[in-house]
Amino acid sequence: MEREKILKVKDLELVLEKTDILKGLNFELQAGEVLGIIGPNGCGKSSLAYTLMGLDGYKPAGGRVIFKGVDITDLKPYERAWEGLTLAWQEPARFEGISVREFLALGRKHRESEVGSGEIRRALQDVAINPDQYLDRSIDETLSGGERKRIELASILLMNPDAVILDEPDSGVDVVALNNIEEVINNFRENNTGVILITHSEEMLEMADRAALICQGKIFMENSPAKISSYFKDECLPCEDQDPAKHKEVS
Ligand SMILES: Nc1ncnc2c1ncn2[C@@H]1O[C@H](COP(=O)(O)OP(=O)(O)OP(=O)(O)O)[C@@H](O)[C@H]1O
Repeated sequence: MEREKILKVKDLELVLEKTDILKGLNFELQAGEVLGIIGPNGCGKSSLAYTLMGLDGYKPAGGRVIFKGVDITDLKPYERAWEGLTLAWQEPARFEGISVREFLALGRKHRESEVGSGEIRRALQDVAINPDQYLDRSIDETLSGGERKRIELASILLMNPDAVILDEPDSGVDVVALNNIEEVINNFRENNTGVILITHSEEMLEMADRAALICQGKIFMENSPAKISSYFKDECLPCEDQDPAKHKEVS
């Protein structure tokens, strides 16, 4: 049975500082599906994430974003979050003076007293964060980037969104934590959350169900993660001319 399409991106165009960044980009995402997006530095991956979330300065010059059948192209980021679309930033935020407990309570729409509950402890354990050691720590520079990233992932797990964009979830995270990211991705899949997994890493791409390669602001090719990985490594990384029109597709 075909799963529900939750996101449709149609002919998306973005211009920043008079430069075309996204040039008519198309893809779809189904509920519970993990779509890996890979591409060389500067090809527009983070810009795509920000445009999908509707961040300031990333209003598309053309195209539409349809989420759960609703046109969200003109919605504000918080309105998209209410609809169930969330972004995990490449650089995890600091919240001076806010404890992990308070931060998770915000996302969970729960009272702080409930943050010690089993579900919340489990979400922290899924990202290899010991609740007893971390719940009362502040989300500031005393936590490493990797720890902040894991706590952010736990908070998104608890929000139970319909779709999440993970922008390079492995950046700043040590090798051990890759297993935890895989566990988080599997949890999203089990909860029927669609995942857009933006990455540079072939190892991370393998966690996806399907993969897409961005070249010069367009989806150049969609295929299995294994095929996209090998094309990326063999053809894309060594390529000096990044004009997608000059490349041939693999079958
Ligand atoms: N605010 C901006 N104004 C002008 N150009 C920008 C802006 N933000 C990004 N760009 C340019 O847009 C292009 C795409 O950047 P983006 O960060 O989306 O790429 P990326 O694929 O995520 O790169 P990386 O893999 O290095 O993270 C780059 O050439 C970048 O220099």
